[in-house]
Amino acid sequence: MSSTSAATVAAGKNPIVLFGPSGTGKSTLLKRLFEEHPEEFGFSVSNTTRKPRAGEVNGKDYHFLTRDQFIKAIENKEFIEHAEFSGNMYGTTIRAVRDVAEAGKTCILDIDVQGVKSVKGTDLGARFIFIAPPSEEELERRLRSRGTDDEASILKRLQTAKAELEYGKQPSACDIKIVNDDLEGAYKALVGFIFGNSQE
Ligand SMILES: Nc1ncnc2c1ncn2[C@@H]1O[C@H](COP(=O)(O)OP(=O)(O)OP(=O)(O)O)[C@@H](O)[C@H]1O
Repeated sequence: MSSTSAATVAAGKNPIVLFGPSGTGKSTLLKRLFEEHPEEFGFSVSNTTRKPRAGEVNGKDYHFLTRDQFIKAIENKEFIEHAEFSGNMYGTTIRAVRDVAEAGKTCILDIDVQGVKSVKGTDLGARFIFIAPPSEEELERRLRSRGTDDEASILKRLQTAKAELEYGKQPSACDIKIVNDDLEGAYKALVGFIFGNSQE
């Protein structure tokens, strides 16, 4: 919950955490939020051990770290979440989230349940929004119709979804649960929560 001190993030810029099973529509909702409020919100810059690609700028596209630096940061508990993909490490630091607030924007985090638990252990003062599907059947339909995942990936996402839905049922899991049934209604609920609670 967001009862922890927010003294270390800029006033009124407490991070917003969106979580919920893959395919519930988090990216769809966030895309619209960023389009309609481009100055208001930002994503944190991730850390990675992968080599920069041509044109990528350190500190803008990613914070590029050596493997040793990355491991040291893990040991120092600097990460909200981190994972390894294809031999490279990726992660989000508490520092990177604070940077967004200090740049005058509200940081939006789209993370999994492990990340949610981790943010709850910080003093970022985040607010948590659980995006739920109307049903597991509809979730499966959306994952299939999205056309971005193979069968194995879809099954894995559906399996993970069960645990995420269980977690989301706990009253302390989030500040608001939004069922993304009708997209328009879900978006209105999202904006209502974000601005309704923060413009005091
Ligand atoms: N309310 C809705 N009604 C019907 N389809 C929707 C709705 N919201 C999103 N979708 C569709 O469902 C699919 C999954 O949405 P999206 O990719 O935004 O999910 P996600 O939660 O961001 O998933 P991931 O965690 O894997 O990134 C997309 O094809 C999207 O167009």
